Amino acid sequence: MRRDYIDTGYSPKDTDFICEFHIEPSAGVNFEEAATHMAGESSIDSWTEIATLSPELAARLKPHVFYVDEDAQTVRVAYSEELFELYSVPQVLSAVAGNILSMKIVDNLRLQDIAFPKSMLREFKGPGFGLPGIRKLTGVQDRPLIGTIVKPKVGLTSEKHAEVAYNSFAGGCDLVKDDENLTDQKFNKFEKRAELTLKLAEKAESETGERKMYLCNITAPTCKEMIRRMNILKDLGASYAMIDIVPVGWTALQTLREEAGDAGLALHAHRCMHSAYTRNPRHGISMLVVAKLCRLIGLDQLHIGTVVGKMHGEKHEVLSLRDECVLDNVPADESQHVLAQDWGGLKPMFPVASGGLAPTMIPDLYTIFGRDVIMQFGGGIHAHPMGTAAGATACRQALEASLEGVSLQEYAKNHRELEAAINKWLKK
Ligand SMILES: O=C(O)[C@H](O)COP(=O)(O)O
Ligand SMILES: [Mg+2]
Repeated sequence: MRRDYIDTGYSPKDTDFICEFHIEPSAGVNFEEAATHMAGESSIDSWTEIATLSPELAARLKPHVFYVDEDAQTVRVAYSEELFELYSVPQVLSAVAGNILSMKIVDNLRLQDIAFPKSMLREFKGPGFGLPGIRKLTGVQDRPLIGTIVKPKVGLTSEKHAEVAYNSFAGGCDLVKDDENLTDQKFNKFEKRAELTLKLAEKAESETGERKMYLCNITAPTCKEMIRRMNILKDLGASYAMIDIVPVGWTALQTLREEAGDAGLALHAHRCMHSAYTRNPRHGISMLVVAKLCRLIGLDQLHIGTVVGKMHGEKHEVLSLRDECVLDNVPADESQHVLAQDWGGLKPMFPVASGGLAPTMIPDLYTIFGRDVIMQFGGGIHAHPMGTAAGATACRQALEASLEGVSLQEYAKNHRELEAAINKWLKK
């Protein structure tokens, strides 16, 4: 073996990057040997002893595997901040989640968490609006926000899309967003959809006296085009842009965050495709790392799972994500592979629960998430037996019932939209 990076006597410095990894060595490979190779490959070293790496350089920049728990298949590595370009999420990931995930020496390897040092936090602005800013923008201070995704996912014309959005707003939605695969298709062009939907959002605002937000998806083939679409939204008076964060990539997100700051737009992060590398609990990158990078870069709200809906994600995992979105100081939680993180004043993100939710799940969602959550219903609104507006109204009624601590059945006695929702989704 080359240099040994196991150093359990090392006390990490405040300036170090700390990463926790799950490691499963391949057959015949010793755990510490796998950890050493992984630590070297993610920082300064190669597969064999290299003559160009002087002892002085190695001493200055070597990684320290300071925590080893072979039974739990866990190691923690401290990396010198000198190894990183501090304002570059892509560079950091190329190191600590790069080649190492492909090495034959491990059968499985997963980056569970990264604790960022203050020097990196200082390089980033974090969310421009964040949770408090979104509350101010929407004028809703004391309850979860209710949103919808226009359905069908794709296929509606721009006119029909705007009409469905209007009915959702009129029925009680605070937010209406595009679906992740709706961008600029022939039947529903971005600019026309944005213009018509924002116009009807304004109409719904004057009719209901509530703020109504349209989250138009700017996901596009190039950063240039996404910035163009962002500027269209700004010129149309929008407050938000929505992005499919994993398909567009980290460089795009850092670029868009800079542009959104100039445009004064809040950013909604849809995490579609994250499971390609987050779902396998033994390999890849955790969703926790994805969420932390989003907060660092400065997205304002992020899909984190629902617990009770259609997407995978156990309650404890989803709540760890929620805490990482909202807390100023996240405590370490060994059982969930969460490292302590002081966010250094970066604003909290608004957590979003979306995917397979019905109005009848609102009491459970409220119990799980509390007030600081955006609850989104696609099918749960547009499949309501009395139509989209009634679906949105049923959501607001179910939320009112939850806030008042009244059962849905009791509340439904005087609220027919909720009654219809119960008949569809609770009674078989
Ligand atoms: O984008 C989303 O979050 C999903 O499309 C939600 O849609 P659903 O509520 O119909 O599952
Ligand atoms: Mg969707």
